[in-house]
This record gives sequence, C-alpha cells and structure tokens, in this order.
Amino acid sequence: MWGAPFSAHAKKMLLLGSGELGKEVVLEAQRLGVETIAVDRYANAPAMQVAHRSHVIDMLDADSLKRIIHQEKPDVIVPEIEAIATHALLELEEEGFHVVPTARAARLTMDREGIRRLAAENLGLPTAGYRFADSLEELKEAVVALGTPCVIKPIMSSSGKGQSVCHAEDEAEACWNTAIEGGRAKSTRVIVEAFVSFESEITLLTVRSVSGTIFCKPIGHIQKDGDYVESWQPHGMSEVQLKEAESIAKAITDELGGYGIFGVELFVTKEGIIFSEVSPRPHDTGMVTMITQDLSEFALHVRAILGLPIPSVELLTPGASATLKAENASTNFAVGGVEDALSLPRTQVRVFGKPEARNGRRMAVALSADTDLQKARYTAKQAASLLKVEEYDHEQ
Ligand SMILES: Nc1ncnc2c1ncn2[C@@H]1O[C@H](COP(=O)(O)OP(=O)(O)OP(=O)(O)O)[C@@H](O)[C@H]1O
Ligand SMILES: NCC(=O)N[C@@H]1O[C@H](COP(=O)([O-])[O-])[C@@H](O)[C@H]1O
Ligand SMILES: [Mg+2]
Repeated sequence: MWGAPFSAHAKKMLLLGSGELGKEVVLEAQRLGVETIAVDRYANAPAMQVAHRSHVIDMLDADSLKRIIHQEKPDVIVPEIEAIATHALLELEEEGFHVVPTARAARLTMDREGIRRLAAENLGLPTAGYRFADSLEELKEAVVALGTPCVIKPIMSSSGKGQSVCHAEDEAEACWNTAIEGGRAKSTRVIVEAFVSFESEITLLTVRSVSGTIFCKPIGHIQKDGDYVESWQPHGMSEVQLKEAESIAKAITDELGGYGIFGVELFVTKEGIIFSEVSPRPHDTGMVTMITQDLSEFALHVRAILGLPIPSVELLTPGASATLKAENASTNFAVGGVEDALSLPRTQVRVFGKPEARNGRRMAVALSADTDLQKARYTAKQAASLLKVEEYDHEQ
C-alpha cells in the first residue's frame, strides 16, 4: 500500500541506469502508482523521458551515487546497468536502503570475475574454461593456456563492448587494445574464456518473488559482435535440456537472492547446458516478452521488487524481436520507416528516444507475433530492416 506520487506516502523507485530497459521498468512502475526517479550518465536518457524526475551523475563515482540517494531517499534502488559504484550500494544497503535484488548481487554481477568465480568455483556450475589477465603479458599466457579461438572481454562491460575473439596467439595484442578501449569502466583487467561451440544460446528469465521462483519460456537469441540482434520465444529445447537449464538458473538465482527478474544466459551444446552469465535485472533479449507474455519481463521485475505476488506467467503467443542499430554518430536524426514496419502483421515497434546515435548503438526494436515462430522471426527481422536511422539535412 502506498500513497500517490509526490505525496508523503509515495513509494519511490530510483533507477541507476536509464536506457531502453529502464524506460519500460519506469512505465510498469507508474502503472502501479509508483513515483519514479531515473539516473544516468547523460541527460534525456530513455527512462528519464518517462520518469517523474531525473538526475545526471557519474554512477561509477561512489560519492555522487550516495549523495543522490541520500537526497532522494528512495524505497527501492533498481540497478539498470552493470557500471555502477556497487561498493557504495553495499554501504547504502547497510544503512537500510533496499537495493534490487540485493547489493551483493549487483556487486557480483558488475564484474565478470565475481559472478564467474561464484558460478564455477563456489556452485560448481559448468562454464567455459577461463583465466583473468591484468597485462598484455598475462593475456598472452592465458591465450596459450586456453588455446584459440578464445573470447576476451573487459571484466566490466556489457552489450559486447570491448569484446573480441582471438583466433591466433599473435592477435592477443589487438584483443587487449579492444578490451582496454571498450570497457565501460576504466579497468585494465580482462577475462579470457575458451570459445564455446554452442548449438544455440538462450536467456532463461527467472523470477524470484514472494510467490517463489518461476521461469519464463526460454528465449533463443543471436548475437553479433557480442550484442544481441534477434531474439525469439519459445526456443525449442528437449525436456532434459530445459530441466538442466532451469536447475542452473535456480542455483545461481538462489545464491544471489532477493526479489526481481534475472536474465540467466546459457549456451546449449551437444554435451549439455553451460552457464555464461546472469543479469539481476531485465535482459535486452527479453524485450520480446513485451509481445509474447501476459506480463513482460519489466512488469515481472516491478511486481517482484514491490513484494507483490506472481503466481504464474503465461506465454500468450510465440514471438520475436529484432534490433535497429545506428551506423553513424549523430544528434540530428530521426528513426524512419516506422510506418512501413507497422504495416506488417502483428508487429509493434519501440523507439527508445536516445538523444544521440553512435555506430552500433541500439536505437529501436521491432516485435512480431505469429502462431508460427519462424514466421514471427522473419517478420520481426523484416520490420527491423525497414527501420532506419535517418540524418536530417543541415538546414532542417
Ligand atoms: N566463451 C564464449 N564462447 C563463445 N561465444 C561467446 C563466449 N562468450 C561470449 N560469447 C558470445 O558473445 C555474446 C556476448 O557475451 P557476454 O554475454 O559475455 O557479453 P556482454 O557484454 O555481457 O553482453 P550483454 O550485456 O548483452 O549480455 C554471447 O551471448 C555469445 O554469443
Ligand atoms: N546488454 C545490456 C543492455 O542492453 N542494457 C541496456 O542498454 C542501455 C545502455 O544503452 P547505450 O549503451 O546505448 O547507452 C542500458 O541502460 C540498458 O537499458
Ligand atoms: Mg551477455
């Protein structure tokens, strides 16, 4: 029970990160009458455009983070990206603030080392072989030890930023440079992972709420340069594979604890299911649930966070999503082709409203439903291909 936004008894939710995923979280929170505050490193971020108010701060700076949280005194703090001063979240939790799902979960998943060691070394979950390196020399040793191809990633990054595949030992230096330039935080530590030749990869959305743990139907996806371009639900898997996937997801989410949605990323291989990583928050590939489920991953996150019951989640139809990415840097552009995309059957579009385009930046997503999953995938891809980031002429 809570009062209206802006009133003395309002329920206040503060998001750390205000991208396209946060925007949907804010919209869902507002449907339940929650007061929303969006925070990010730049102005006019997507979630800021729909939240009650917003702040621009360096979220990797602990003092700025604590200052804004002490000022706002939110009832719930919702990390929306990894790159946050998570040690400050641990302190804030100690003070009595509620961090979603827990400050420890945010801390462990912000860097690949924390979550990988927890999954592989503490829980004994199957993962790709891995090593960590703090210098080019150490990286070269790791590449020799793991063999090629292997995948190199900054320990703090997301959406494939700074990630590369090393095909031969003499590529190690180029991979090192990519990682150092691409990480979201200025860390020089990288993870080197043995390359997994998977048959498919999935996100298993797992919801922890007062009602217990439930799983959404598996979401299949395709990634390009470490970033998702297409996802669909349900992904076809055998009963045995699904049980294995659910048991890994249950183990890691039970360990992280708290209430909320988790995107558990898994590789499906001939030999079995391999754990990749987990986001204690909605997942980009899960945007497809906006068209497939009775409760989207955003609605589920908000309900779980607020301590509300989630007795079940239903897949209403097979469906798919496909992304629009910008190719050039610009602040004077429009997302065009929406009319053409929406002329396709059972298709929707979300335009994120990011104020700046950059090469590779995700700007919009197309969502399509169809009783035939393959048709849904085809239509979503077609819709996304009709969307374009178009530059205005200088005079306009
Ligand atoms: N060890 C690996 N073997 C094979 N492919 C991999 C490996 N690690 C990552 N990939 C590929 O790169 C993609 C992105 O990797 P990962 O999820 O670790 O990066 P990320 O930057 O955290 O991405 P996101 O934030 O979108 O989840 C994976 O979904 C997979 O397609
Ligand atoms: N894979 C994680 C992911 O998709 N996160 C989503 O992308 C935003 C950052 O986008 P930007 O880099 O374009 O600002 C984040 O704020 C989040 O919504
Ligand atoms: Mg990932």
